[in-house]
Amino acid sequence: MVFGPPQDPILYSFPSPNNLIDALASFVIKVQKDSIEKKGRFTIALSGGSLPKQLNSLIGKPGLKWDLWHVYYADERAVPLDHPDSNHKLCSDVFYSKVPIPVQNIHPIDPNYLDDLDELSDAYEQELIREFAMKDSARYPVFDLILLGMGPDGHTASLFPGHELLSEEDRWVAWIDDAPKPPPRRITLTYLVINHAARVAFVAAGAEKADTLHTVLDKPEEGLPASRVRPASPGQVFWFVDDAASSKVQYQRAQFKL
Ligand SMILES: O=C1O[C@H](COP(=O)(O)O)[C@@H](O)[C@H](O)[C@H]1O
Repeated sequence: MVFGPPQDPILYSFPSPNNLIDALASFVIKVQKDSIEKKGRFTIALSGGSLPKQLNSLIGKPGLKWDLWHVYYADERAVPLDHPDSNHKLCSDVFYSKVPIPVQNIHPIDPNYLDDLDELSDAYEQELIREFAMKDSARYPVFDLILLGMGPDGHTASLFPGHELLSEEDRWVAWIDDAPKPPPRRITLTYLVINHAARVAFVAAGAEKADTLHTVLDKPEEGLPASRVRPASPGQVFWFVDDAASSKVQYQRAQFKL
């Protein structure tokens, strides 16, 4: 694949959180359909935090080919898979337990390496190599869709403001042991992966995200981690937000259509 300069983000703002999650569900269904038609499978990376609950609208919807989903994590905390801080546990509780994704298609971190973050991130990188380098013969993993959240400090995945991981240029998966948000030990996809995705969709709702969203979209030069998500063309970044979150944003809104 030939990658070009990034395109500007597309911002969709909805009157209510319910409108937002319905639109997000329609978007995911469409992306899944297009991806399966093109390559016979759908690769998606999920985040933790408030994101997994926003997938509720997908449950029971027609047109979903759950057996062709291959699910990874945008970031994960270095804790056992059944720990309350685990993004995998959160996704299992609120999402996987309600949809028939084959367990072998869900790719958590390897809990055998929790004591060694280098090995933990290497093992996860190997998972990506098995999915992407081996099946697609690609130089970079090209996820069909990466779903991201944004913290109040502008962090996304486990890429935090001012951290040296923001300039990681070699690894697809990197580790951090000093995350300012607990727990401190985590692994994360790097921009090398995030910025080669076919589509990245941020989901942010609520007035508490308003100031940060304004900075991310109206002042990208400040370089907050979420602003740096700019997938190389033909990749595209989308923002699915509610009007409370976008109340201070001047950036142009687009009309949501599929
Ligand atoms: O720590 C994390 O935080 C971000 C943002 O969470 P949110 O609750 O503000 O949506 C999340 O996207 C990431 O996966 C998680 O590890």
